[in-house]
Amino acid sequence: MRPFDPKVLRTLPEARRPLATLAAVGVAQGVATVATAFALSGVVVAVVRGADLVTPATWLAALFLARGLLALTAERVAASAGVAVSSGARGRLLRRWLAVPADLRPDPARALVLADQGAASVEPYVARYLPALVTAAVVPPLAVVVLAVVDWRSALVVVLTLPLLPLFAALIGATTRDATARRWQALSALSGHFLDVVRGLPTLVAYGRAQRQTEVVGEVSQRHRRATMATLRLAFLSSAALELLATICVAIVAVTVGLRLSHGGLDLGTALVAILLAPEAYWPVRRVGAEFHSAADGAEALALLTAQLDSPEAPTATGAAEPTLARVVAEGLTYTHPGATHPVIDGLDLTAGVGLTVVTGPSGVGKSTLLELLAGLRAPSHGCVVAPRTHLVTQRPFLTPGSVRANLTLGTDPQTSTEALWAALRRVGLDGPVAALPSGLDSTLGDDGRGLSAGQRARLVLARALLGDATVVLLDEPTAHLDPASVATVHEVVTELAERRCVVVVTHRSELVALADQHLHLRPAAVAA
Ligand SMILES: Nc1ncnc2c1ncn2[C@@H]1O[C@H](COP(=O)(O)OP(=O)(O)OP(=O)(O)O)[C@@H](O)[C@H]1O
Repeated sequence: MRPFDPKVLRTLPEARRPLATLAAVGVAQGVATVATAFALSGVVVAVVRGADLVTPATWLAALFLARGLLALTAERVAASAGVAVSSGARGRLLRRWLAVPADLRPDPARALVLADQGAASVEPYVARYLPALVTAAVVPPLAVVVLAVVDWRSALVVVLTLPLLPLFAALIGATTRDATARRWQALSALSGHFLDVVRGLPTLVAYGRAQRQTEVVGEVSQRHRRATMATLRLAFLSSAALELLATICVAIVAVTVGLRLSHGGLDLGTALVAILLAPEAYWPVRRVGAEFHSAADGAEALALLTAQLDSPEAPTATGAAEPTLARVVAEGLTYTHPGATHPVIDGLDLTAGVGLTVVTGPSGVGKSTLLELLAGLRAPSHGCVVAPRTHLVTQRPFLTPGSVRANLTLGTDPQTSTEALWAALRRVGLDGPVAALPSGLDSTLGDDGRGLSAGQRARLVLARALLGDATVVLLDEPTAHLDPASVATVHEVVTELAERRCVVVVTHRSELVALADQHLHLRPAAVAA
């Protein structure tokens, strides 16, 4: 990541206006800083010479007040910009991932790190580092120009020594960048591992392997801690190095000015202005170095976010049909999973209209993949799919932590009437279990539908499909966890749905195959209807 990448303004449009404001405030701060040096030297000279103190003291007080107000404005603008930018980046990332096929999304662990810590760590980058960068671009040049007018010898010392600071900062920054990249890798590994362990916890406990995982999570956490501490150590050391360098540079100016003052080569007012202005040329650069370290995570995250948001759109071969058309067409559909050598689906032709189409085939043949292709979640490698907006119910249906009502209306009108919700629940035989919950429709379900059995979850998402208005409904093994009575109910619901909509169901049930208008049997690597 460069000190400032203009791509940031394209990726994070929320940053444009605050940065323009901060640039304007930065210029005003620069002018006020230079003016303060003159006012302060005026006060000192007045005191030494016993001259009128009121005018320079009034100027000094007014300038301090102005600088305080400007600093307050800068802080407020930067803080609100930080929040706006990080939440904007998070929203844009999520929208982007929802818009692209599943193949182009990062794996869940990486996505979680990026959308959570990644977007949050952009905040210090925008709120602290970028304002420091703006000040560094304005104040030092202004201070040097004024110094050149007032005392060209001091200006010469500053011009010769000032480039040392960015040079050192860049050298240290290169090392920090590598350390930060290592830290992000450690964080992604930790998140991924943690996610896998939590998902597999019931199995691990059942096999008595949970203790070993505690050790593994401990090891990965220690790796992350070491990488974080290394970055922090580097940040503290580099801040100290820059501080020392800047102090030496200011001391050089002060000593030369002092010598010339004692030899009478310089008057007191000019000497004071030179001594007061010299640090102003160095400190903004020093602050950029320090802030860069605290914002290094944000810079790294920003590079990753920009890569995600800037990646080209999928060369999708999925066309959108008229939204009310209950028909899905696949022509020459071929799909190879990323990293796989052979296509899982090869040259499939399918036309499904209003009615029931069942898809059967041995496990692992590509039935779920086919539904994901029809739903537009995956982009075909060859061939095309033309479908309107579809409603896909996967084998692991998505349930949010929230009320039964919220889960039923997910993706449809949240104002759907209570009567309609109960009717849908009754249709899938779930009205009794939901009525038995403490608050009925408003009872809260835990993460992933906790509080309901696997079969009840499957029926809940079927009720959601009934309530939805998608004309094409894709169901992946809707009866996988059900008892015979519930299977019969679900089969009735599916056939009823198929009277008005295009329903494509992956199933192993011969009863449902017997009810189908069309039957597609998939065979490994080759497809035959
Ligand atoms: N993300 C993935 N990356 C690589 N290969 C995958 C991926 N997802 C699935 N596969 C492979 O693609 C093949 C088809 O998987 P799919 O889930 O579509 O099969 P299926 O017919 O629905 O199986 P089942 O009846 O067991 O649910 C399998 O061999 C599987 O290993």
